[in-house]
Amino acid sequence: MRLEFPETDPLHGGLDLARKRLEPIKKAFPSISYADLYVRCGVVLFSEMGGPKVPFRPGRVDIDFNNLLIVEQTDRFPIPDDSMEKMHEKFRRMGFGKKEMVALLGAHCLGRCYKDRSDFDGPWVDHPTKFTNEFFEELIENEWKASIVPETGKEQFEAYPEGEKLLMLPTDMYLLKDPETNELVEIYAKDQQKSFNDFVKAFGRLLEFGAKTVSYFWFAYTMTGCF
Ligand code: HEM
Repeated sequence: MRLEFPETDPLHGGLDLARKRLEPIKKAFPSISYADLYVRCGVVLFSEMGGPKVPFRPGRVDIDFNNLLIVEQTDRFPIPDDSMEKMHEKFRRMGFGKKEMVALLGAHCLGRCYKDRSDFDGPWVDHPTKFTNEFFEELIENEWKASIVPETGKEQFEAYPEGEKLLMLPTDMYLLKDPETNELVEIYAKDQQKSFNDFVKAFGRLLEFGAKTVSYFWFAYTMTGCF
């Protein structure tokens, strides 16, 4: 996330905007690592947008650029044209089962796809600046029509419940095809609190991948309650 290279994937083209916005904060507080800064801002963003409060623990250490070993990371991130099995496999590789995968994809209630980045164009929900369970509601309530993105030949799914176009990626639609994930979508669509609780558990784990130590700050926080 910190480097322009190897993070050149167009699907993540929007990251650069966020990186640039956070640079003044890093300059003002140089002792916080980039990894902690990005994660902290992510969890603050979700709760400021009405979503659940995801616990944050500091202690992530940035890689030293001078000793950076560039590892080929092809085919590790899920992409919209992955098959259903491949998408499941990529989440499994991160230690996530179907439940965590569905809960995490609920984050597609925020933001949108941008034509100049991912070739897809549009939001998943009507209110994409609020963290809600609307992604699950839209998924089951609408009649999604498959269409092809003309420039790329990629498949996408469209619906116009209130006149404006909403969009689902093929990977989002798979959640309806598998009986286990379909059941979870129905549960989350009816119960926002449950979708938030499961999101917090899965996202909290995601945020701590690769963090090797529980930091001194976390210890101080739990002992004193102030941080
Ligand atoms: C199968 C897994 C996933 C696929 C294939 C996928 C794909 C995508 C794509 C294609 C975009 C549009 C990017 C753009 O045009 O700039 C996007 C945006 C987004 N994704 Fe995902 N995603 C996945 C999982 C997740 C997860 C696990 C989260 C968070 C927990 C997430 C959160 C978001 C958010 C918040 C946006 C909106 C970004 C913005 O408005 O700039 N996605 N995703």
